[in-house]
Amino acid sequence: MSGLKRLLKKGLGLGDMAFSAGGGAINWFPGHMAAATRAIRNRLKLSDLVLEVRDARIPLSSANSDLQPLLSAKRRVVALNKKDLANPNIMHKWSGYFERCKQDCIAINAHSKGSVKKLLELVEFKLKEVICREPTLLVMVVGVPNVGKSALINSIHQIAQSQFPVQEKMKRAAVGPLPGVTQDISGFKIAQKPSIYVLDTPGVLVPSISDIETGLKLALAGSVKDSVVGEERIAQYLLAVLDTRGTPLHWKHLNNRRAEGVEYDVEENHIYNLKNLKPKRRNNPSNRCDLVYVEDLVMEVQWALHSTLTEFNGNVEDESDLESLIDLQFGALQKALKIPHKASEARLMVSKKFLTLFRTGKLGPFILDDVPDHTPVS
Ligand SMILES: Nc1nc2c(ncn2[C@@H]2O[C@H](COP(=O)(O)OP(=O)(O)OP(=O)(O)O)[C@@H](O)[C@H]2O)c(=O)[nH]1
Repeated sequence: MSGLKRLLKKGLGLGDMAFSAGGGAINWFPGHMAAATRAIRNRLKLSDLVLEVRDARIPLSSANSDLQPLLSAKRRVVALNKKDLANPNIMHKWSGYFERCKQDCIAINAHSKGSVKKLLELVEFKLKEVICREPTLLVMVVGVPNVGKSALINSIHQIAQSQFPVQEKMKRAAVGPLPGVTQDISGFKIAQKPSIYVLDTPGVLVPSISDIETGLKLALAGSVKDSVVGEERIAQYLLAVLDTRGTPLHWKHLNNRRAEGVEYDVEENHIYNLKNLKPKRRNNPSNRCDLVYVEDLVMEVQWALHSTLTEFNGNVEDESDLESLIDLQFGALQKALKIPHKASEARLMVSKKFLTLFRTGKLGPFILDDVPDHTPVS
């Protein structure tokens, strides 16, 4: 068993087992999700096609396993959203996997019209046989929280408005960075003759997430609320993943950048704002400077992880070695992120900023799930 798996088994080895009430399980299933799951099951019966949105960074972990039997029995298209944050080489392997499973699947970026248009072409193709029979068609969009269902629906709206003579003014779906934004099932007409309705649904998780690692991946991708797991633990998991994969060792460009003298002035004075990655500079509020600041910050963070891993004499496959490395890296990240030494809750601040960098793709594109060796027998 790898160091990472062993660490996961004992709750990332921090002793206090913060995941833990249910033996380490990570679960988030508030009342509205239970009600929404029932409603989704009922509406699914009426839908002509289900558009299952998953997070491209976790193509399997972002599947709602309880709904899978119902979803796979329907005409279904799987949309792997946020492909801009996913490693394109590995994405390619995932496309092959879904092809072998005979499951229609397309990687998309919900914010890109071109990408969403390709998805709509696939949906239309899949609906072809029903389009000539039925006057009204229902496409239901489902997925776990925060995978981008509402962002996708908004893009579909905009495309529909420009392509079809839609009479009614259509309402946009609410999009938000935190999971659980959508709490009702709402329908929008996107075409006439035949009338095609798209149903947006609330993001729903399963009442009991099968294993800790799936829960951590969902948390890292933002589908489980941070407070359910705790930012520190999510950041520790991310560090464990990066270290066991040796990712920081591939950030070779750092040596060149540093050789060019792109280094951050440690003494510079910033006012930190946790909600925003960028500190508010007292004297220079220009956008360009902020951009350069974020680039430099990313480089400092990458350098901190690169140098701690390169200089580390232990074995990342060994759980206590990995734990020590992660501890060292928290210290190095604190410096890189310029979080004052004595700041109470420094680790929490480090974790929040580090997670924001990952989630916004600043640390590079990533896919956390491994492509299974075998195709499941469906
Ligand atoms: N980088 C990137 N971000 C995206 C993409 N699609 C959505 N997002 C962002 O992901 C976050 C969640 O998007 P939503 O559309 O609210 O997600 P949802 O699935 O409707 O969320 P719930 O209401 O919790 O079910 C927002 O910050 C979006 O801007 C994408 O393709 N790429």
